[in-house]
Amino acid sequence: MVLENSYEPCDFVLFGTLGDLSRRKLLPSLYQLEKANLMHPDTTIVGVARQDMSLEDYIEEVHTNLIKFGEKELCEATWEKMKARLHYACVDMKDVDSYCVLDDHVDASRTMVCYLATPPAIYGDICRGLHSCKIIDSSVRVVLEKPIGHDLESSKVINEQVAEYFDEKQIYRIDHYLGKETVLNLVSLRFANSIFATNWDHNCIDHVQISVAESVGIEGRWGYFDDAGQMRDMVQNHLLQILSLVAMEPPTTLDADSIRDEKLKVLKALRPINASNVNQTTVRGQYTAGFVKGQEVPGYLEEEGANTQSKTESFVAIKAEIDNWRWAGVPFYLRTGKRMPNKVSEVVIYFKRQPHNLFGDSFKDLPPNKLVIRLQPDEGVEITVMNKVPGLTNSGSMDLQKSKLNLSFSEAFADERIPDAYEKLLLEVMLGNQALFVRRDEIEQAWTWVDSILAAWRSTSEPPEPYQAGTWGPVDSIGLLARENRSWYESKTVKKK
Ligand SMILES: NC(=O)C1=CN([C@@H]2O[C@H](COP(=O)(O)OP(=O)(O)OC[C@H]3O[C@@H](n4cnc5c(N)ncnc54)[C@H](OP(=O)(O)O)[C@@H]3O)[C@@H](O)[C@H]2O)C=CC1
Ligand SMILES: O=C1O[C@H](COP(=O)(O)O)[C@@H](O)[C@H](O)[C@H]1O
Repeated sequence: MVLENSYEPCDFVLFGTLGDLSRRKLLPSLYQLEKANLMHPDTTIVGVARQDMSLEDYIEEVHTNLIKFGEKELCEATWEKMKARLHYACVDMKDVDSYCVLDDHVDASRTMVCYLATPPAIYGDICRGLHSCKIIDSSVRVVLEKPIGHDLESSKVINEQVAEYFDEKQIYRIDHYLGKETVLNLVSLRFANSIFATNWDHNCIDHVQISVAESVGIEGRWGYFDDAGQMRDMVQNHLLQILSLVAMEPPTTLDADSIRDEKLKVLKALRPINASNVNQTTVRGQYTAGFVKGQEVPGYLEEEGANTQSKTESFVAIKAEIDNWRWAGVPFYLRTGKRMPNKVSEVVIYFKRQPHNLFGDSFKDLPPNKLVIRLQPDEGVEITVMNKVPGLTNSGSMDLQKSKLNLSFSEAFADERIPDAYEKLLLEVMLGNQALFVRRDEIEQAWTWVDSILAAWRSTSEPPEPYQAGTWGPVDSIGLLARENRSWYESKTVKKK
């Protein structure tokens, strides 16, 4: 992506620095950026939490967590550099008076990045607190974690609270899928290769499948997840972002607004799903007890803290349609679920069949070409093609075989480490590039589409369809494609070397 701003030092202020996200993802990502010499030498990291703690104790806490969640053995030189950047400030984020302490840790003449790794319910309090201590000016950036709201209305409330103090140009809304190398590669694959640029529409493509399967369950997060469900947790953000990148028109440039304008147009063109078509276009499921990778796992209703009446979905499949010129008549099938057999995320583009079969009776059913974009794991790109089997025959016919052109990132880029999505996103925030962050209108448009489906589900009293943990979801999700003579792509996950 093109960098809009330059490499300059900043004060990186991490609100919620003792929380789960900070410990597991953000601090280890800052460490990796340090290790790669991508942190500006004068940048500082200011941890903020409500616990009264000395700087020494905070340093110890960060060190422990880096070992626990990052590298088992820290590089001493890297750690020494990172340690020297650390500050700690004790702030009760609901108390506007407690923010003044930040004055001792940040330099008003420099860029300040405020990363809100806290519950979204206190984003408004934090913005008010920063305002009250007169820290906010046009050089301050604010990073918001998901979920931004529970529906369109609540997302507008949060966005309004933040917009009272920050201009949209200062707001960085995280969707960590946009930081994944392979999701970024969708842009290069589409727009740096003429074979895909010219064949990417209803003339050549039959349908598209986007699957994000998870083998984990809800990981002790019943309180959050049961309120959200897979639709809000994964579809509203990650799957719709992937869909937008696959379906968008070429942006004029790679700057943030050119890309976001094009993604927004796709979201706006999504055909509404409501009570009149929800049964034909969606399937929702909830896992029951089963086995995942040989391990016995409980059903959703037996998870810790579960409410046994819950109708929350842990699986969603949707036939989405994009009502524009490029995609007329091309369904986009989306599928995501917890407790599926493997963690695997893929985009599969099914091209149209040949208009005429030259190869006679033995190849009555000439299969269509497929482009498989493996987002994770075993990141890569694969194209299935029909190929002549080498050799002579006395029948005059040609033997064909389905073959694969396979680009595996781990083989092609064996010397490159694939960075975690958060490393990329933290770097981009510090560089001041918004291209990989979600604009307010995108989030609100995504909620509009998702809210309509959720409302349609609520209007039926039916519970989600059960599926056994360790399977690919409810039987009806197979039916969603089978009734159109299609089937889900069968992932063959390859173990990473
Ligand atoms: N954890 C994850 O993997 C992911 C998290 N997110 C999002 O990231 C954000 C943070 O999540 P997570 O780290 O899991 O949550 P945690 O509850 O683990 O951490 C939140 C942090 O905010 C602090 N906090 C809450 N209220 C206040 C307050 N009034 N004053 C000072 N500190 C306060 C908590 O402090 P204390 O410890 O004192 O309570 C805690 O350190 C959420 O928006 C979440 O949805 C998004 C994707 C993944
Ligand atoms: O945002 C979320 O994403 C994770 C899946 O992310 P991944 O990078 O591991 O694919 C999901 O498990 C979680 O429920 C959700 O909140």
